[in-house]
Amino acid sequence: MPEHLAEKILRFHSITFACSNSKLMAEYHTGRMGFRPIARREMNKNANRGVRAEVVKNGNCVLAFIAPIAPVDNTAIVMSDSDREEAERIVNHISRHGDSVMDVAFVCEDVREVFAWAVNHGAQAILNPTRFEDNYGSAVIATVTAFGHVTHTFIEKDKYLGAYLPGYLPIDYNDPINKVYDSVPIMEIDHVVGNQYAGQMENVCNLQLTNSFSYRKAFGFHQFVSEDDYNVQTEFSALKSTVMANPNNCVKMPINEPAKGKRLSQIEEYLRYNNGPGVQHIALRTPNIIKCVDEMKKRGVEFIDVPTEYYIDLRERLTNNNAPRIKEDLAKIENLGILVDYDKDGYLLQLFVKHVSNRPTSFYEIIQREGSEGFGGGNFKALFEAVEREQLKRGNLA
Ligand SMILES: O=C(O)C(=O)Cc1ccc(O)cc1
Ligand SMILES: [Fe+2]
Repeated sequence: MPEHLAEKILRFHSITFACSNSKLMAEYHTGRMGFRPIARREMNKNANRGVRAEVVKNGNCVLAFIAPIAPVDNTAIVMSDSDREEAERIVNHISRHGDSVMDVAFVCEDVREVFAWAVNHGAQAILNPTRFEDNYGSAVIATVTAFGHVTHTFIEKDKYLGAYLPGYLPIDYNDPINKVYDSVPIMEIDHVVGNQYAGQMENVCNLQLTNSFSYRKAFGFHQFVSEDDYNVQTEFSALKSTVMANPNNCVKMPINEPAKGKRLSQIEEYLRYNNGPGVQHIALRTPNIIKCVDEMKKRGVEFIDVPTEYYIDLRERLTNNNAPRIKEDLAKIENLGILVDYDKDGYLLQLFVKHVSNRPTSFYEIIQREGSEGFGGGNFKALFEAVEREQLKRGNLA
């Protein structure tokens, strides 16, 4: 994609999960993670007979949960062909992958042009550019395939004043749980990671062949180099990763594939249980990770455990000449089990939530950036040992 067109892909808009019960998924994100319900699509007597969807928001981070309402093959249930098609797509996604990310949407300008380029360069059309309208205005929306059954939606909605998208009713209600607990500070989606089959990472990032999707060719993304030694650090992890980004670097999408290690790669485990490629993790950026993790823990979110030796190592690492001064209280960082990494530009603090769904597939990361634009390469050893302990408990570390 030429630069002038790629520049029309501006930032993350939202992430949509296909799930069997959108109400409960929204409640988990509200009650446990501190999101606020903002919009929903309900069955009504004229339209939207196939799905029900809930949308939640925290800061600028918007998540949508969409679920089939009824058995799509039951002809006694009256719905339009397009409602049935939409419901069928969700049913198929859930039956193949379980409750999981189906779409990552971007705010765009000139959706029609961006879409036309993408489908002429390896992406397949799921929804042709369409203008949708309701009482709050209109938006132009188009969807294309990316990897596995994950799609990307382009959204142009500068004229739209509703809470989410046309067809969704705003919710003027906050879950009472958010009055019991303090708010959880989240700013936006920092990055979204895709897991690929072995040998496919390069293709999904860069490939120039026709009939195949790649972020460079179809979307004009470039390789985002965060740390010189990103790849060297993956020797512990049995994974390879390349970070792709849009021209303004607001959209960052690391792409992983399994690498040969002594034992089953965590990416291989993901591919087995997700039944193919898909979104591995969603990183949520916070301005205050101590507050964010503390509040989430009070609300019952479970995070991956790091051993106490990590903090002995960390205190050692922080005495290096090139180590930045960490403004947060190290005792609090240790208490909450938060991970610290740094590079020449500054530092970052991060922590990983245990899998939310019943499969050992996707998870959330909480990240605070203080200068560093990296992804936590310095934490890989401790982190992947922790991940492997969980894999071992599941019997998936042969
Ligand atoms: O690359 C990234 O964005 C990371 O955050 C690194 C990472 C890779 C695999 C994990 O199980 C956890 C973290
Ligand atoms: Fe990450």
